Amino acid sequence: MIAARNLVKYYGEFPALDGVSFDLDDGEIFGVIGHNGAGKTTLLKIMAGLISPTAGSLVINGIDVVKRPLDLKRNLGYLPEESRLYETMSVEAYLAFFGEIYGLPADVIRKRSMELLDELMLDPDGKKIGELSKGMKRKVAIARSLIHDPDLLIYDEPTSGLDPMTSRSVLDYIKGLRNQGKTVVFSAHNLFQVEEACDLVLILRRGKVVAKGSMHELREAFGSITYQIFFRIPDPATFSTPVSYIASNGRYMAEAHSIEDLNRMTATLAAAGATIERIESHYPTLEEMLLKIGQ
Ligand SMILES: Nc1ncnc2c1ncn2[C@@H]1O[C@H](COP(=O)(O)OP(=O)(O)OP(=O)(O)O)[C@@H](O)[C@H]1O
Repeated sequence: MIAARNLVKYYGEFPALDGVSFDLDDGEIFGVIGHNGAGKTTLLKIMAGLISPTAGSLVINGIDVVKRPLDLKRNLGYLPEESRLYETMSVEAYLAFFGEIYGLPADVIRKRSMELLDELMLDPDGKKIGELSKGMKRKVAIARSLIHDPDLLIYDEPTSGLDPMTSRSVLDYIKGLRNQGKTVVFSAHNLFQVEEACDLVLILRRGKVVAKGSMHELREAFGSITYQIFFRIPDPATFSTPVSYIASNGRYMAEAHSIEDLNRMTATLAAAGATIERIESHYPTLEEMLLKIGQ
């Protein structure tokens, strides 16, 4: 359980976070989105106990993160936006090194490393970290964040810069962590991934929360459903309606922005002799919402 209340962070005179509050239940995936400079990394670093807020409180699983950051870190895995790995180490030695930092016995480290490499479909084949591809390095950093089997994972843009296949496998892996009962907080610029994976989404703009909730709640708050009516009509000139329509292979599409509009337009179309082929609902995407909110 995470409870953030009025988190404020100033860098000098600049308020990077300005009164951020939210609650998050265990076992949920929480997406933090916003334009560049909105404050996502700052929030994640505070949640990981790496920087202190200027004001406000943050309690994670009963631990006051501001007062006891070390207690938090035992049960937390953090993936920075850009992780510097020890390039000359082998993957196994690197994971063992971090396992030792967490005080894990050698046999536990070995078993856990093998499990993680297997789950992440990572086969380093004895290579040094410096010789791995960017996607493999990201997976090594994810394995490192999980070596001590923490309940809370904080990932800053985990899929940034990865090719579509690797990005997909990392996202699927993150979604799978929820099934293991873990809580994941992640930021991303790929909004489709956030829509797909997250139970809750927080939208930041210039350090303030502009919206938070499930995708369903955000859609209700940020935009109406658009209905697209696909139809054929013998003589398009007989159909007059204030909406635009697009012709393609003798088919037309009209958009209605409410159920009343939809009913009125389908009635008008039927009266004009049109054959309605199908009606599709179009929900606003996170991308559309973010564009609406503006920079
Ligand atoms: N150490 C720092 N010193 C001064 N200003 C900072 C510092 N770190 C971040 N900022 C500023 O705080 C604001 C928020 O930065 P932050 O990195 O949290 O945003 P972000 O949403 O993660 O951005 P991006 O999507 O570009 O990674 C930005 O205006 C940034 O320039």
